[in-house]
Amino acid sequence: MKTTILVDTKPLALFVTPKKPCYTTANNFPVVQFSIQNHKYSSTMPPLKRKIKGYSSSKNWNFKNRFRSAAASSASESTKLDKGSDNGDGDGQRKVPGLNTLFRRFWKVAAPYWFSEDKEPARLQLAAVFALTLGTTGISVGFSFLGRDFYNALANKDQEQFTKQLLYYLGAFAGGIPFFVLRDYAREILSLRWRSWMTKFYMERYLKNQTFYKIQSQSIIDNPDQRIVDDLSSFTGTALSFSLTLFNAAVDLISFSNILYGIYPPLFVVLLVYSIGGTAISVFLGRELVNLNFFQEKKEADFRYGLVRVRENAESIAFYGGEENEIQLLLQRFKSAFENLTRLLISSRNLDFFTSGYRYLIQILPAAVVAPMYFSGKIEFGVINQSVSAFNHILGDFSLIVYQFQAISAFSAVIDRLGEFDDVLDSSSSKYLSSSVEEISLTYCNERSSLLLESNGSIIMDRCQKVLDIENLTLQTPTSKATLIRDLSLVINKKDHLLVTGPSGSGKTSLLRALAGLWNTGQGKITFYVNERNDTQVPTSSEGPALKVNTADDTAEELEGPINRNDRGIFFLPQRPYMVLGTLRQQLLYPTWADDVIPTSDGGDPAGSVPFLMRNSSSGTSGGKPIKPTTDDLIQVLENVRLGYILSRFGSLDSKNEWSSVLSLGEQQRLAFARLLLSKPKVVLLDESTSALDEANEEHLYRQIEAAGITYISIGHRRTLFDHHNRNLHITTVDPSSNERNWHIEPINRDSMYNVLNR
Ligand SMILES: Nc1ncnc2c1ncn2[C@@H]1O[C@H](COP(=O)(O)OP(=O)(O)OP(=O)(O)O)[C@@H](O)[C@H]1O
Repeated sequence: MKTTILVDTKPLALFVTPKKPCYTTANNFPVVQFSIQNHKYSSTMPPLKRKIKGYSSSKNWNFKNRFRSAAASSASESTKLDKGSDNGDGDGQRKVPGLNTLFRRFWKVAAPYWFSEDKEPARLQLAAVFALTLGTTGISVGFSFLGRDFYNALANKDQEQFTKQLLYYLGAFAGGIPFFVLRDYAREILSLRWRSWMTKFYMERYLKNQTFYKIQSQSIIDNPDQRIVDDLSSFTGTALSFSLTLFNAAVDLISFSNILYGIYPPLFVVLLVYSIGGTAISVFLGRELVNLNFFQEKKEADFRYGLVRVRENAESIAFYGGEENEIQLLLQRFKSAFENLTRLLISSRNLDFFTSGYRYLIQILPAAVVAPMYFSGKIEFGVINQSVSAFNHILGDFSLIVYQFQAISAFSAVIDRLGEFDDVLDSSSSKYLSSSVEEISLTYCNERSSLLLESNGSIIMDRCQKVLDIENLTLQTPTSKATLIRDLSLVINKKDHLLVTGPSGSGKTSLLRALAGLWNTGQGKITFYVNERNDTQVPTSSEGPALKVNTADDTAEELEGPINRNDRGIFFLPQRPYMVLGTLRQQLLYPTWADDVIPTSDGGDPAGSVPFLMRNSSSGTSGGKPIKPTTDDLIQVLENVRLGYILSRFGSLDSKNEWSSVLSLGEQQRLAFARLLLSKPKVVLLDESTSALDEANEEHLYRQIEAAGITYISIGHRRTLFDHHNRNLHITTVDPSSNERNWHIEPINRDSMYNVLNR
C-alpha cells in the first residue's frame, strides 16, 4: 500500500537560503524607470513630446543632495541644491529649479552637438528644417488669402470666380501639403541624429574612467540608464520641436499680426490683453503640476523597479518563498503612484477647465467685432473669415504657455536631470567624485626599463622579478572614510602567489578595489611592474582609467596616459562572475577581444547609419591585445577548465543564452577561469573566484593558472586555498582606538598546513 504524506513546507519552516543574496524591493536603488504618457497635445501646436520618467528612491534622494552639496564648491552653480530633501515617503517639498539654472543647463546639454564633428550636416539639416517651417508658415498665410477670396466669391454668388478659387485652393493644397509632411520628417530625422550623437557622447563619458562604477557605488545620482535612454530621446525631440514651435510662433505672429492689425487694430489689442491674462492665470493654476509631475516620475520608477527586482531575483525570492512580501511592497508602491496620479489628474482637470474656456470663449469675438464693418459695407464677407483665421493663429502664438503648460513643466524636469548628469560626467575624472585631497597613487611602470644592470652587463634578477609593490597603503572607504587597512607595505614577485585572508568585512575585496584603481581614498602608493607585450601595442586613445601617475622609481619608466589593465597583463576576477549577453564565444573572448565579436551593425541598411556611431576598435580600450584565439583554442580551453560538456549541451560556441541563468555559479566561475587562461595575463587578482567550486575543481584550476606562469593573488576563506599559495596576508578588522597595523604576512608552509588541517 502506498502512503502519501502531505507536508506544508511553511509550518515546518523549511527555509532555503539561495546562493545569490536576495535583495528585497524594500531596500532599492533604482536603475530603471517607467515612462507613461499623459500629455494632452494642443490642437494648434506641434506636439511637444513628453514622457514621465522614473526618479530616485527615497534612499537615494538624500545621497543626491549630499553629493550636490559636496560638489557645490567645485562645480559652479550647477551643483547648488535645487531640490529639498525628501521626507522618506517621496512627497517632500522639492524646490523647482530656477529659470537661470534651467537655461544654463539647457545650453550645456544642447550645445556640444552643434559644435561637434557632425556640426556641418547637423547645421545644414537644421537650416533645412527651419526653411521648411518658414515655407509652411508662408503657405498658411497664402491659404488665409485664398480662403478670403473663396468666401468672397461664395458670398457674391459669383460662380465663375468660385470655381476658379476652388481650383486655386485645391492646387495650393496639393503643392503645400508636402511641405508640412517634409518639415515633420526632416525634424524627426534631425532629432534622431542629434539623439544618436548625444547617446554616444553620454555613453562614452559614462563608461570612461570607471564613472559608471563610481556613480553606482557612491550613489551619486539615480537612474543614469534612464537619463541616457529616455531623457536624451525626450530632450532632443522636445528641444527641436519646441524651438520650431517658438520660431513658428514668431513668424506666424509677424505674418498674421499685419493681417489682423490691418483689418481692425483694437481687435489686436483685445487679443494681446486676453492672452497675457490667460498666461498669468494658467501659470497660477498649474503651479502645482511641476512638482506633481516630478513625483509621479519617481513613484512610477519605484514601482517599475520593484517589478524588475522580482524578475532579476526570481530564483532567490522563490527559494525564500517571499511572494507575499513582494506583493505587499509592489502594491504599496503602485498605490503611492496611483494617489499622486489622482492628484495630478485633478490639477490637470482644473487647468483644463480654464484652458478649454480660454480657447473657446473667444472664438466668436473676431467675427462679432468686425461684423458691424461688414454690415456697413466697409469690408467684404471673406475678410470676416480671414480675421477669424488670423485671430486664431495669433491667439495660439501668444498662448504657447497656456496650451503647453504641462509639456513645458515636464521638459524642465528632463533638462534638470540631464544637466545634473552632464555635470557629474564632466567632473568624473576630477576630484568631483572623490573629495579626498590625499589619494592613493596607482602607477604602472614598464618592467623592462626597471631592470638594473650590473657593471658587467648582467641583470639584477631581483628587480625584474617584481610584479607589484605596495608602499605604506592606508585604505579607507570612499564615503564614510572608515579605515580598513593601515600602513600596508608589500612586494609581490613573479610566481609569488599571495593569499589574502581575514574576517568578513575586514577589507579584503576593498584592497583589490584599490589595486584596480576603483577606490583611491586613503594614502600610499601602489606600483605595478607591467610588461608591454611583444604582440601588443599600447592604446593611444583617451580611453581607459585615468590613473594618477607618480614618480615610482628612479630607474623605472612610468607608463603615462591611457591605461588598460588587460593590455598590460593585469587581470581581475571579481567575486561574482559577469556573464555578457550573447554567445558562448563572446563569453570566452570577453573582455580582451570583445570588440572583435560584437557586430557593429545588425545587418540593417548602412545608408541609414551615421558615421559617429561606428567605433574604431583600434581606438578602443582593447587596442593592444594578444592574438585572437581560434575556435580550436576556445574548445580546448573549455576542456581545460572541465567545461567541455557544455558545448554539446548548447550546440556550438555560437549559441546564445541567458548564461547567468543557464550555467550554475560554479560553471560560471570555471568560464571566468577560461577567459583568464585565454588572456594569459602576467598577474591575476582573484576574489573568492572558486567559492562555488568543489575542492577537486578548485585544485585543477589553480594548477592550470600556475602552469600558465601567471602570478596570482587570491582572496578566500577556504583552508584548501593555502595549498596553492606561498604567502599569506592576514588582515584583521581595524581597531579604531589603536594606530597599530591590522595585518601581517607569513610564509605558507604547506606541510605544516597539512598537519594543522589533519590534527
Ligand atoms: N561602497 C562602499 N562604501 C562604503 N563602505 C563600503 C563600500 N563597500 C564596502 N564597504 C564596507 O567596507 C568594508 C570592507 O568591505 P569588503 O568588501 O572589502 O570586505 P571583505 O573583507 O571582502 O568581506 P567578505 O569576506 O565578507 O567579502 C565592509 O565593512 C563594507 O561594509
